Amino acid sequence: MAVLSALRPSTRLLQIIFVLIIFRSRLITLPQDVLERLRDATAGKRLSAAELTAILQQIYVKESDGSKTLLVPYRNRLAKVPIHDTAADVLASNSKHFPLQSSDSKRTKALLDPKFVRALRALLFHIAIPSWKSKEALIIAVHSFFLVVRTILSVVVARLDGIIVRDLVRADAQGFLRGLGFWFALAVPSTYTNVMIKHLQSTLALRIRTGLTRYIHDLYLSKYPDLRYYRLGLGVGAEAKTSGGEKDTISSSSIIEGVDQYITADVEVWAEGVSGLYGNLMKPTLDLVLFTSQLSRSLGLRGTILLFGTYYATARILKAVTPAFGKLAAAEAKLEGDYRAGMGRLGREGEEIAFYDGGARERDILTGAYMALIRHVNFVYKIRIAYEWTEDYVIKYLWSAAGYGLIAVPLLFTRRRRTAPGVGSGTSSILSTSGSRNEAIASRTETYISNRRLLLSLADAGGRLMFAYKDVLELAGVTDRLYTLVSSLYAVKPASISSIPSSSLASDTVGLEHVNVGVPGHRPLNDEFQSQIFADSVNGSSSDESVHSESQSVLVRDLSLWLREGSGEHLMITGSNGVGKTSIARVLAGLWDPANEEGKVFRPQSLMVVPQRVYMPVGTLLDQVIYPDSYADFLEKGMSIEPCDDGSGNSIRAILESAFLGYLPEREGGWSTRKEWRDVLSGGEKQRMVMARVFYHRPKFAILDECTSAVSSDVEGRMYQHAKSLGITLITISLRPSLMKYHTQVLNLLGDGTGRWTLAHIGQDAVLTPLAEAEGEEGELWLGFNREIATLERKLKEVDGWEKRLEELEALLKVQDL
Ligand SMILES: Nc1ncnc2c1ncn2[C@@H]1O[C@H](COP(=O)(O)OP(=O)(O)OP(=O)(O)O)[C@@H](O)[C@H]1O
Repeated sequence: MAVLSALRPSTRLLQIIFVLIIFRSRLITLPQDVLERLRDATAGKRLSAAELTAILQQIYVKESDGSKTLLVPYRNRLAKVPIHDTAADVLASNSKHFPLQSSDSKRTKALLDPKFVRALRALLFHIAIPSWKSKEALIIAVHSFFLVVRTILSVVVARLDGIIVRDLVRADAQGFLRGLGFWFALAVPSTYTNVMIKHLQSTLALRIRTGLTRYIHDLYLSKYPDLRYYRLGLGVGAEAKTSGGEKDTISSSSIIEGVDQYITADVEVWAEGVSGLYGNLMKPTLDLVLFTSQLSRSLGLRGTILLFGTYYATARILKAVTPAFGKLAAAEAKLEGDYRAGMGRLGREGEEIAFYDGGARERDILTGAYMALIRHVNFVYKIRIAYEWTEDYVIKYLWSAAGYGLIAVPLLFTRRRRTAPGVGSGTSSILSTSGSRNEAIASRTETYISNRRLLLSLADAGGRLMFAYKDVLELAGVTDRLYTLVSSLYAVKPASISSIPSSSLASDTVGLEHVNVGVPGHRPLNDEFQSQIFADSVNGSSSDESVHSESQSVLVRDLSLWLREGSGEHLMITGSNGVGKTSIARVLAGLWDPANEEGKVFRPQSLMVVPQRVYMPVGTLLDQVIYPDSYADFLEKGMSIEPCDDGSGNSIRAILESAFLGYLPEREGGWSTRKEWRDVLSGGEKQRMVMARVFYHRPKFAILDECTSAVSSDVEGRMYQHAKSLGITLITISLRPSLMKYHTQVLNLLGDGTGRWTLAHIGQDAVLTPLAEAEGEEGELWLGFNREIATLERKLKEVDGWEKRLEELEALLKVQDL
């Protein structure tokens, strides 16, 4: 009764909550047209098809404070999403929380593994929930409030349950009906609380996912000189120190393969896991504490000790049978990534595979990747049987048996105490005895029902806590993967930039000074190589030697060259396949560092590299020309798509015509057509398109890497002339002698394994490399075009002598005829 009276003051509150919930559901079921009008008023007008196309083209608008507002078409309306990039100083200051952790094959299943705790703390408190004032923190606070409310309501429900059954045993109809009324009233906040807990958990997961995804995007898709999305795959952070200060023998960046799996699937799994974990840990813990304290009141000391004994036994048994869920989850994520990457490759290279009719072979490869995944998942299912069987046995049966024992303690004690006073009285006392016996039975029933419900809830809480334990272990695996990704991204070193050495050189100069060009870092060549490195790290031995022998393969040695803007000099780099021509472009563009400490690279601000393999971005026809500019950048540059009436101004149409692609907009259905351009355009058209890109950006320097190999010679020549007329200094990588005439210097890579090269002005003798001079092998260096030029010049010099000899012979013949 005391509980019931304690419930009364809260009935007003319950009524208010009830009314609010009903009112809320009415709002949701408002007629559709009213809702549409409401939405029109709050979310703006519906978009026409033309407006929608324009928005898809525009993508975002630049704000005056440097931030961007993303334009997102949503249910035929325009939603504006402000985008603030993660501040550079936040990215920089967080780096200290993400030191590289050397991978540890002996990672245990221990819950409080300090590495896991450190990684979780770093990801959670420096990225996912950046401050206690953030929205995420607010959601957690409201979520916690509902969790506490739910636990309190469970206790109240347990008590009410007991009271209802007690009134039934007493045959107290009025009390029973009142209890039932409370039961229904309590159901409203209880169910609402449950729904809110789920909703807040999903909202938190989504926010954490968004926060983490955007942070990783900002870090990963970094501009020059960081270029982490590229340099991560090179193992450039190989020498980064671990938190302990020792050299990281396995470069974690070399292990990162399939980054897409990390950023898409792993981030989602982690966000769901973390947000669920809080509720899944806090709720049962709260339940355990509250229910235990409630129970211990009626159980007494002995009962409470028995209760804790049960908890201890459960923890010991389950710990003994728990497999290393974390490691298993991480392995599963990797296998998922492999399979996914295989599918992605098939989508990308479909045409090439079809030409080879390689479907069957690809099926074998993909089936192999899939079966590896399935075998692993099956293995996990199998080892789960023992764990789940034990868990079920312990939680359902051991705890229930312990529960019966615990309930018996107060009941048996109460019985003995309460039956004693009634013995040996008269009739009245017999009546009062039977009355008090009824009362005692009712009271015992109440205690039994309440305790039984509390114990059931306790078993449930225990079960959920065990599930949460398993979740923590699985989360540990994904946390490890994400931490590895973020710490590896932080470990990637930016490209080394040298400042221009002397005032006599303009800042717009491309230069290399004593640079050795070689493949940087080391990459896992195959599984054997990788496992060797892994084994070395576990044994504590250093795998530096294998790393070095790999990076010591220098392609070009001691290379020095300078090209000044506006000097009229253009350089052609030539040499046979695989000698390192593109590698020089990689060094000039800052993708690779020089392979030697002394090597210096001078990279101008305005440098554009057009790679050998054509890249066509997602987007409209216009996007193909202006890439990597966005539409907003294009507008900012004050350019137009069509030329002005008087023909003046810089138009995209004119640019396409200079690349001999003026017919494309009409053929493809306009500038805002979106297609898979990689497939739609022919090989030569794609190459002309990238030349149009160069004409649009007008860089001071352009490195053109075999990017016109599929274009006919006459068109190629005219495009080269046009590029030169725009004032672009060209560095061309090509094997086509016909391109020589557009250049003033030739760098010839000898490709004889020594890294030697020659640099010559066209029409002059080759400049010998210092290395060649030192070795005195001048005669052998007359190679390639320079050798041919020299031979022809020598032969030309002999022409006078031949003509003289011819005259002599003719004179002799005349004499003989006479
Ligand atoms: N990322 C990389 N990892 C490992 N080796 C690489 C990498 N990139 C290039 N190489 C190697 O470096 C060497 C030079 O490559 P590069 O692309 O510079 O050749 P190239 O002279 O441009 O050849 P081609 O005329 O065929 O384009 C090649 O042997 C190649 O295998």
